[in-house]
Amino acid sequence: MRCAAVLTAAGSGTRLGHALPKALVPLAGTPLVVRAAHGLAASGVVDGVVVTCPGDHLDQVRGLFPGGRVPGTEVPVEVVTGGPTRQASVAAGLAALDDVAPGAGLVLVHDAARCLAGPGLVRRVVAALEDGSRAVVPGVPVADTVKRVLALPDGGEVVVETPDRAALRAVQTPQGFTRDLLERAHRAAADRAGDERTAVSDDAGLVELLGEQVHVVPGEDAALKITTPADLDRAERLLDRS
Ligand SMILES: Nc1ccn([C@@H]2O[C@H](COP(=O)(O)OP(=O)(O)OP(=O)(O)O)[C@@H](O)[C@H]2O)c(=O)n1
Ligand SMILES: C[C@](O)(CO)[C@H](O)COP(=O)(O)O
Repeated sequence: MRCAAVLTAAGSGTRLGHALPKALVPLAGTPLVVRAAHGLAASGVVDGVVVTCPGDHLDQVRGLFPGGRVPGTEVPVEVVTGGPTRQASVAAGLAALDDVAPGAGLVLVHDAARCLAGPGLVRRVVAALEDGSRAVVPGVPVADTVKRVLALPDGGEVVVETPDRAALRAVQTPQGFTRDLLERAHRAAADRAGDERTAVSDDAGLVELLGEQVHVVPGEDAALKITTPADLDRAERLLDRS
Protein backbone atom coordinates (compact mmCIF):
# COMPACT_ATOMS: atom_id res chain seq x y z
CA MET A 1 0.00 0.00 0.00
CA ARG A 2 1.29 3.49 -0.82
CA CYS A 3 2.43 5.61 2.11
CA ALA A 4 2.43 9.41 2.37
CA ALA A 5 3.82 11.57 5.18
CA VAL A 6 2.72 14.83 6.76
CA LEU A 7 5.81 16.63 8.05
CA THR A 8 4.80 19.29 10.56
CA ALA A 9 7.03 22.36 10.36
CA ALA A 10 4.64 25.24 11.01
CA GLY A 11 5.57 25.95 14.64
CA SER A 12 7.34 29.13 15.66
CA GLY A 13 9.84 27.54 18.04
CA THR A 14 9.22 29.92 20.94
CA ARG A 15 11.18 27.79 23.39
CA LEU A 16 14.15 27.54 21.03
CA GLY A 17 14.20 31.33 20.83
CA HIS A 18 15.82 31.56 17.36
CA ALA A 19 15.06 34.37 14.89
CA LEU A 20 13.83 31.77 12.35
CA PRO A 21 10.87 29.40 12.79
CA LYS A 22 12.31 26.27 14.40
CA ALA A 23 12.02 24.01 11.34
CA LEU A 24 14.21 26.43 9.35
CA VAL A 25 16.97 26.55 11.94
CA PRO A 26 20.15 24.84 10.65
CA LEU A 27 21.60 21.82 12.42
CA ALA A 28 25.21 21.39 11.20
CA GLY A 29 24.27 23.54 8.18
CA THR A 30 21.04 21.79 7.16
CA PRO A 31 17.59 23.07 8.24
CA LEU A 32 15.68 20.72 10.55
CA VAL A 33 12.82 20.32 8.05
CA VAL A 34 15.21 19.17 5.30
CA ARG A 35 16.91 16.69 7.64
CA ALA A 36 13.52 15.29 8.70
CA ALA A 37 12.40 14.96 5.07
CA HIS A 38 15.65 13.11 4.30
CA GLY A 39 14.98 10.62 7.10
CA LEU A 40 11.55 9.89 5.64
CA ALA A 41 12.79 9.61 2.04
CA ALA A 42 15.83 7.48 2.94
CA SER A 43 13.53 4.84 4.41
CA GLY A 44 12.48 3.83 0.90
CA VAL A 45 8.90 3.29 2.11
CA VAL A 46 7.51 6.84 1.80
CA ASP A 47 6.01 7.82 -1.57
CA GLY A 48 5.48 11.53 -0.94
CA VAL A 49 5.74 14.21 1.75
CA VAL A 50 3.45 17.15 2.57
CA VAL A 51 5.33 19.79 4.58
CA THR A 52 3.31 22.27 6.64
CA CYS A 53 5.02 25.60 7.31
CA PRO A 54 4.24 29.11 8.58
CA GLY A 55 2.29 31.02 5.89
CA ASP A 56 4.84 33.82 5.75
CA HIS A 57 7.66 31.36 4.98
CA LEU A 58 6.00 29.38 2.16
CA ASP A 59 8.39 30.55 -0.56
CA GLN A 60 11.44 30.05 1.65
CA VAL A 61 10.43 26.47 2.53
CA ARG A 62 9.52 25.66 -1.10
CA GLY A 63 13.02 26.81 -2.01
CA LEU A 64 14.47 24.10 0.25
CA PHE A 65 12.85 21.43 -1.95
CA PRO A 66 13.95 22.29 -5.52
CA GLY A 67 11.74 20.77 -8.20
CA GLY A 68 9.26 19.78 -5.48
CA ARG A 69 11.44 16.82 -4.38
CA VAL A 70 13.33 15.84 -1.25
CA PRO A 71 16.86 16.93 -2.28
CA GLY A 72 18.87 14.11 -3.85
CA THR A 73 15.79 11.86 -4.21
CA GLU A 74 12.74 11.46 -6.44
CA VAL A 75 10.32 11.68 -3.48
CA PRO A 76 7.76 14.43 -4.24
CA VAL A 77 7.13 17.23 -1.76
CA GLU A 78 4.22 19.66 -1.47
CA VAL A 79 4.53 22.62 0.91
CA VAL A 80 1.31 24.02 2.42
CA THR A 81 0.47 26.59 5.07
CA GLY A 82 0.00 25.05 8.53
CA GLY A 83 -2.45 26.12 11.21
CA PRO A 84 -2.33 27.82 14.61
CA THR A 85 -1.87 24.47 16.41
CA ARG A 86 0.02 21.28 15.52
CA GLN A 87 -3.32 19.51 15.19
CA ALA A 88 -4.56 22.11 12.69
CA SER A 89 -1.29 21.82 10.77
CA VAL A 90 -1.68 18.05 10.49
CA ALA A 91 -5.25 18.54 9.24
CA ALA A 92 -3.97 20.96 6.58
CA GLY A 93 -1.34 18.42 5.53
CA LEU A 94 -3.87 15.60 5.31
CA ALA A 95 -5.94 17.66 2.86
CA ALA A 96 -2.97 17.76 0.44
CA LEU A 97 -1.91 14.09 0.57
CA ASP A 98 -3.20 13.26 -2.92
CA ASP A 99 -0.92 15.95 -4.39
CA VAL A 100 2.15 13.87 -3.48
CA ALA A 101 0.94 10.26 -3.27
CA PRO A 102 -2.46 9.82 -4.93
CA GLY A 103 -4.47 7.01 -3.36
CA ALA A 104 -2.04 6.47 -0.46
CA GLY A 105 -3.68 4.21 2.13
CA LEU A 106 -1.08 4.70 4.87
CA VAL A 107 -0.07 8.00 6.48
CA LEU A 108 2.86 8.95 8.69
CA VAL A 109 2.78 12.12 10.78
CA HIS A 110 6.25 13.35 11.64
CA ASP A 111 7.66 16.41 13.44
CA ALA A 112 10.39 18.44 11.74
CA ALA A 113 11.53 18.96 15.34
CA ARG A 114 12.44 15.23 15.46
CA CYS A 115 14.75 15.67 12.49
CA LEU A 116 17.24 12.92 13.41
CA ALA A 117 14.69 10.08 13.45
CA GLY A 118 16.37 7.48 11.25
CA PRO A 119 15.15 5.52 8.23
CA GLY A 120 15.08 2.33 10.32
CA LEU A 121 12.54 3.85 12.68
CA VAL A 122 10.39 4.96 9.74
CA ARG A 123 10.52 1.44 8.29
CA ARG A 124 9.59 -0.08 11.68
CA VAL A 125 6.43 2.02 11.88
CA VAL A 126 5.39 1.26 8.30
CA ALA A 127 6.14 -2.46 8.73
CA ALA A 128 3.75 -2.57 11.71
CA LEU A 129 1.04 -0.95 9.56
CA GLU A 130 1.68 -3.45 6.78
CA ASP A 131 1.39 -6.25 9.35
CA GLY A 132 -2.17 -5.10 10.11
CA SER A 133 -1.94 -2.42 12.83
CA ARG A 134 -4.12 0.61 12.11
CA ALA A 135 -2.28 2.99 14.42
CA VAL A 136 1.39 2.81 15.48
CA VAL A 137 3.62 4.97 17.68
CA PRO A 138 7.33 4.65 18.48
CA GLY A 139 7.89 4.64 22.24
CA VAL A 140 10.86 4.62 24.61
CA PRO A 141 10.91 3.64 28.30
CA VAL A 142 10.70 6.56 30.76
CA ALA A 143 13.80 7.16 32.89
CA ASP A 144 12.26 9.51 35.46
CA THR A 145 9.59 8.63 38.00
CA VAL A 146 6.45 10.40 36.76
CA LYS A 147 3.78 11.88 39.08
CA ARG A 148 0.27 13.01 38.24
CA VAL A 149 -0.35 16.30 40.06
CA LEU A 150 -3.26 18.52 41.04
CA ALA A 151 -3.00 22.31 40.89
CA LEU A 152 -3.90 24.08 44.15
CA PRO A 153 -5.72 27.43 44.32
CA ASP A 154 -2.57 29.02 45.82
CA GLY A 155 -0.55 28.11 42.72
CA GLY A 156 1.15 25.09 44.31
CA GLU A 157 0.77 21.47 43.28
CA VAL A 158 0.24 18.18 45.10
CA VAL A 159 0.89 14.64 43.90
CA VAL A 160 -2.24 12.63 43.15
CA GLU A 161 -0.73 9.44 41.81
CA THR A 162 2.53 7.70 40.84
CA PRO A 163 1.87 5.55 37.75
CA ASP A 164 3.88 2.34 37.39
CA ARG A 165 6.92 3.50 35.42
CA ALA A 166 7.36 0.10 33.78
CA ALA A 167 4.07 0.69 31.98
CA LEU A 168 4.95 4.19 30.69
CA ARG A 169 6.42 5.09 27.29
CA ALA A 170 7.54 8.49 25.97
CA VAL A 171 6.18 8.51 22.45
CA GLN A 172 7.86 9.97 19.40
CA THR A 173 7.19 10.48 15.72
CA PRO A 174 6.74 9.34 13.00
CA GLN A 175 3.37 8.01 14.09
CA GLY A 176 1.66 5.83 11.48
CA PHE A 177 -2.00 5.24 10.65
CA THR A 178 -4.26 3.85 8.01
CA ARG A 179 -5.43 6.92 6.18
CA ASP A 180 -9.15 6.35 6.73
CA LEU A 181 -8.66 6.08 10.50
CA LEU A 182 -6.50 9.20 10.80
CA GLU A 183 -8.88 11.24 8.65
CA ARG A 184 -11.81 10.05 10.77
CA ALA A 185 -9.94 10.99 13.97
CA HIS A 186 -9.26 14.52 12.68
CA ARG A 187 -12.87 14.96 11.51
CA ALA A 188 -14.07 13.92 14.98
CA ALA A 189 -11.61 16.36 16.58
CA ALA A 190 -12.85 19.19 14.36
CA ASP A 191 -16.42 18.44 15.50
CA ARG A 192 -15.49 18.73 19.19
CA ALA A 193 -15.28 21.87 21.28
CA GLY A 194 -12.10 24.00 21.07
CA ASP A 195 -10.62 23.09 24.45
CA GLU A 196 -10.80 19.38 23.85
CA ARG A 197 -9.14 19.74 20.43
CA THR A 198 -6.03 21.38 21.77
CA ALA A 199 -5.77 19.17 24.87
CA VAL A 200 -4.70 16.21 22.71
CA SER A 201 -1.02 16.63 21.87
CA ASP A 202 -0.47 13.84 19.34
CA ASP A 203 -2.34 12.12 16.53
CA ALA A 204 -2.47 8.79 18.32
CA GLY A 205 -4.35 10.59 21.11
CA LEU A 206 -7.09 11.51 18.64
CA VAL A 207 -7.31 7.90 17.48
CA GLU A 208 -7.50 6.69 21.11
CA LEU A 209 -10.55 8.91 21.59
CA LEU A 210 -12.28 6.84 18.88
CA GLY A 211 -11.65 3.73 21.00
CA GLU A 212 -9.10 2.36 18.52
CA GLN A 213 -6.04 0.37 19.62
CA VAL A 214 -2.64 2.03 19.13
CA HIS A 215 0.38 -0.28 18.84
CA VAL A 216 3.84 0.66 20.14
CA VAL A 217 7.12 -0.13 18.35
CA PRO A 218 10.56 0.63 19.81
CA GLY A 219 11.56 4.28 19.43
CA GLU A 220 15.12 5.59 19.45
CA ASP A 221 17.21 8.25 21.20
CA ALA A 222 17.94 10.00 17.90
CA ALA A 223 14.24 10.82 17.51
CA LEU A 224 14.47 13.39 20.32
CA LYS A 225 12.26 16.47 19.93
CA ILE A 226 14.40 19.57 19.54
CA THR A 227 12.60 22.04 21.79
CA THR A 228 15.23 24.12 23.61
CA PRO A 229 18.78 25.30 22.76
CA ALA A 230 20.09 22.45 24.94
CA ASP A 231 18.26 19.96 22.68
CA LEU A 232 19.90 21.52 19.62
CA ASP A 233 23.31 21.04 21.29
CA ARG A 234 22.44 17.42 22.07
CA ALA A 235 21.40 16.81 18.46
CA GLU A 236 24.73 18.29 17.29
CA ARG A 237 26.60 15.91 19.59
CA LEU A 238 24.57 12.94 18.28
CA LEU A 239 25.50 13.94 14.71
CA ASP A 240 29.19 14.23 15.66
CA ARG A 241 29.09 10.69 17.03
CA SER A 242 27.38 9.21 13.95
N1 LIG B 1 1.01 25.39 14.77
C1 LIG B 1 1.94 24.44 14.73
C2 LIG B 1 2.71 24.13 15.88
C3 LIG B 1 3.69 23.13 15.77
N2 LIG B 1 3.89 22.51 14.59
C4 LIG B 1 4.96 21.53 14.46
O1 LIG B 1 4.78 20.48 15.38
C5 LIG B 1 6.04 19.95 15.78
C6 LIG B 1 6.11 19.84 17.31
O2 LIG B 1 5.89 21.12 17.87
P1 LIG B 1 6.91 21.85 18.85
O3 LIG B 1 8.18 21.10 18.92
O4 LIG B 1 6.18 22.14 20.11
O5 LIG B 1 7.22 23.18 18.00
P2 LIG B 1 6.81 24.67 18.27
O6 LIG B 1 5.32 24.80 18.45
O7 LIG B 1 7.40 25.40 17.13
O8 LIG B 1 7.58 25.01 19.61
P3 LIG B 1 7.24 26.08 20.74
O9 LIG B 1 6.09 25.50 21.51
O10 LIG B 1 8.49 26.20 21.55
O11 LIG B 1 6.86 27.38 20.04
C7 LIG B 1 7.12 20.88 15.21
O12 LIG B 1 7.77 20.22 14.14
C8 LIG B 1 6.35 22.09 14.78
O13 LIG B 1 6.88 22.77 13.65
C9 LIG B 1 3.13 22.82 13.47
O14 LIG B 1 3.32 22.25 12.40
N3 LIG B 1 2.14 23.78 13.58
C1 LIG C 1 3.68 14.46 18.60
C2 LIG C 1 4.67 14.53 19.73
O1 LIG C 1 5.96 14.84 19.23
C3 LIG C 1 4.75 13.14 20.37
O2 LIG C 1 5.61 13.17 21.47
C4 LIG C 1 4.30 15.56 20.76
O3 LIG C 1 3.08 15.22 21.35
C5 LIG C 1 4.23 16.98 20.19
O4 LIG C 1 3.92 17.86 21.24
P1 LIG C 1 4.14 19.45 21.11
O5 LIG C 1 3.63 20.02 22.39
O6 LIG C 1 3.36 19.88 19.89
O7 LIG C 1 5.60 19.66 20.95
